[in-house]
Amino acid sequence: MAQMYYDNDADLNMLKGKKIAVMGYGSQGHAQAQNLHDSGLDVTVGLREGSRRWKQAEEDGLKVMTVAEAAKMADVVQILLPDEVQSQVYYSEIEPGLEAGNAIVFSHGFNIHYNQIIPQKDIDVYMVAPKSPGHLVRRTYVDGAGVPGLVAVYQDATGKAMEMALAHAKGVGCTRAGVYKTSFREETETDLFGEQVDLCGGVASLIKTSFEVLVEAGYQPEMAYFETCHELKLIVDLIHEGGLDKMWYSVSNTAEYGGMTVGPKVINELSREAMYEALDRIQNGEFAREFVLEGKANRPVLTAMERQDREHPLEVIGKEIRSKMPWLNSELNEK
Ligand SMILES: NC(=O)C1=CN([C@@H]2O[C@H](COP(=O)(O)OP(=O)(O)OC[C@H]3O[C@@H](n4cnc5c(N)ncnc54)[C@H](O)[C@@H]3O)[C@@H](O)[C@H]2O)C=CC1
Ligand SMILES: CC(=O)[C@](C)(O)C(=O)O
Ligand SMILES: [Mg+2]
Ligand SMILES: [Mg+2]
Repeated sequence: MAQMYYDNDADLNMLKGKKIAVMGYGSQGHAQAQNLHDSGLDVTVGLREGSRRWKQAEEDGLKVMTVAEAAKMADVVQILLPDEVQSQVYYSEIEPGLEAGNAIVFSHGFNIHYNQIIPQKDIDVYMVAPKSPGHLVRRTYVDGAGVPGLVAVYQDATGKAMEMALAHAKGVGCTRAGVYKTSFREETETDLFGEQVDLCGGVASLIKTSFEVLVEAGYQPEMAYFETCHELKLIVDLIHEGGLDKMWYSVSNTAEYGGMTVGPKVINELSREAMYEALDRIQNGEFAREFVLEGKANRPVLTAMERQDREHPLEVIGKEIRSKMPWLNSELNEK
């Protein structure tokens, strides 16, 4: 079993007395900044002048400055900006404010691993990567729990980078659930792989395709939505709690037999080949180059795909059905 670290392995005093700047107040930024603050640490949020999130961060009880001002005054600078803008903001607004002995912190290794940010040698560079969407990083912390995470050290100028990373992971709440020591390369490549072929990309395609098959076969869109999308959370919750074993145990024998025999025909050898190809593009840098260029062109393909997804019949019928379930937190949180 890999080396795991928990609350008792981390000392928050490593960060007490240090000024922490969290750049960005989006999915991860709003969660980690508030968690670090609630853990008793000195946190300032760095944003663009006029950002829609500036007022929200202040209402959440946090100090807010521009990115450049926060970088200049901070000892620890956590960069929770979109991956595709981190390099440009780092060199124009963050690096000028850094001093020897400072630390820069990431929650995904993309910009370090693919050489988009090449840090000066006299600072620490470490990672605290929650294995969870940002909004649940906050919700679980407030509930007294935590989400598991990864820690990694890329550069250890002070000799204390790992202890700082563990203290940071504790401040965010991850050591409540356990953190695993990895490398920037391993986190980057596995995280990109997981979000592309499984957690986000694979699941979204599975849901949309199965929905389309049912609707094209003449079934009502509402029926298709409930069967292929809405119920998925309940099934995944069982897997989350007790593995595939608990899910198979809880569903009917009919579902268990049908699922075990047909599943491998849907996610099949062609799917495996596609997964290997995705991993190959991640490892050889092709995906990174494509995404960096997409960001430099101001995300034209991503914008179009987001629009097409919003217009998909699954999303149209789903929005209508979910509107009748006020207990669902279906509002999009601003980024
Ligand atoms: N979303 C998630 O659940 C996870 C994200 N991560 C990593 O966390 C980092 C942040 O990602 P998210 O929180 O998803 O980003 P996000 O897109 O949700 O939030 C980005 C924040 O940066 C601000 N921002 C954008 N451009 C800016 C600029 N030029 N100057 C100043 N502020 C700017 C936005 O206003 C927003 O507050 C990324 O490295 C990502 O890979 C890691 C694990 C999970
Ligand atoms: C939530 C998470 O871990 C992801 C899918 O890797 C991400 O949002 O980048
Ligand atoms: Mg991830
Ligand atoms: Mg990711």
